Amino acid sequence: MSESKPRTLFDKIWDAHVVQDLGEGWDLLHIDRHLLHDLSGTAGLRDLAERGMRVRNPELAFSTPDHAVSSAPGRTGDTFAGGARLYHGLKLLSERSGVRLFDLGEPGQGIVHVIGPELGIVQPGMTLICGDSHTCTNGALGAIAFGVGSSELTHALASQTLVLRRPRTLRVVFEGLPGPGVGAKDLALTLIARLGASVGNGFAVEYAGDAVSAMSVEQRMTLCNMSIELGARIGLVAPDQATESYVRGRPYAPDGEQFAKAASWWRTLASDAGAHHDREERIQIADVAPTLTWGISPEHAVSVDGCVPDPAQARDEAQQQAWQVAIDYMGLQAGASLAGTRVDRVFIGSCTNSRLSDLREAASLIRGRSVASHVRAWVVPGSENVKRAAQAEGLDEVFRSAGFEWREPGCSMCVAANGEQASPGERVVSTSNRNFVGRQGPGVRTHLASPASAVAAALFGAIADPRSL
Ligand SMILES: CC(C)[C@H](C(=O)O)[C@@H](O)C(=O)O
Ligand code: SF4
Repeated sequence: MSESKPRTLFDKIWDAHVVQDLGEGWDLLHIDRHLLHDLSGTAGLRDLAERGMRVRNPELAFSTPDHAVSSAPGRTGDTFAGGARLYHGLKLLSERSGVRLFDLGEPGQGIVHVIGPELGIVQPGMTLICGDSHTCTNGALGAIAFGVGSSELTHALASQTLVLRRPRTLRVVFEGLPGPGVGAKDLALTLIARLGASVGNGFAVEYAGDAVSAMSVEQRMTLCNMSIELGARIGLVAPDQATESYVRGRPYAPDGEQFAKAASWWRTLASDAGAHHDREERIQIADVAPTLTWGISPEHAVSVDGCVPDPAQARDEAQQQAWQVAIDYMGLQAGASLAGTRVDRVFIGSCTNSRLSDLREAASLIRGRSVASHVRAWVVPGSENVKRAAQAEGLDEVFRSAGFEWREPGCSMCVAANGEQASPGERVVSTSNRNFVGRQGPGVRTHLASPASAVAAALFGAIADPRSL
């Protein structure tokens, strides 16, 4: 028997899911799991029902309200009136289709990309979709997970398959280890700043290198979450011992012999030595500092001790204009140092940074200090389980006594689809992933940051180096 060609992690998972080769780079792919949320999920289920079709494999789909529900303490599905129809629609349609819904107040509810890994719904080697661009978060488990548009969503619900063009592969190797106070969010922002927000277009990104191996699975989620901000629909990390330990014992994970069987397959998934990636980028990270965005794209990121760029130093006219527009929108001065910029609000939450490890890290930096008096700071846990675990450790008390508001799980201020937004002109330091114009409300200025940098901003009342806490 001849030796088989070395394959990448991505290729191995993809090949294992091809139902039919459709030619010219197109495949019919089996989809293992489907997650549904109150915006796109409700729409997809409704679309299917209106066409008189059924969810083909309801036991492989899971739904939860996250985007359009209030995060106010004591909330119900009706607290945010604008989302009530979506909430009730998701409940009703899930029930009618036999799809398990994780309802408000129930363990399992939360931001859809937080609950997939948390419940063991996503596992290494799987394909998973959701009508949401940050589905790439789940790739941290060593899965092919990606966001789909509405017609793909309906197609997958009806057939458990999708017609897809195989993307090219990009391997990003982080070289070296990050310094103290530098986390996965800082690495993700640095990567996007160095390579640009569109370098990943058409690629599935595999993250590798010592820094990635050393990361916890939750940190890998933060990294994979930002793949779409690099332009890539898919980001993934090879499953390893840490992944196995993470998955073991979760509600939807296999157990006993089934687990052992699954894990022995997972161990074969890492890219083979000599496997070909269409592109490779090596990123030196030893000198990376805590990093925040200054502008209106995730690629507008700079280290906390850096400055707002000067458009006069842009590489070309397009960049010069883009920088000027960003500086004007953000109400900043070219060349000014980022640290010391006064902030109005702080948001710790979103599918990027709202898991237990994020909240633990944030709480550990408070050490009895208080939120600056002019700042309104929120902590929105990523899921009901995260909330309960954090409360059991007393983290909610640490936040509350420092002056943070402790809220109910959901997307909240990340996209303001539930009406939770800042006021025009306000400056927010946010642990989310998008700083687009108007993302957190009309005229609102967003600085993306790690949980540590968000705490620093809350306590100092201005952008500050979390290493000085
Ligand atoms: C609303 C949803 C479809 C959207 C997405 O696809 O990402 C949202 O989650 C976001 O982060 O902008
Ligand atoms: S937390 Fe933000 S980025 Fe994540 S799914 Fe919700 S709206 Fe999208």
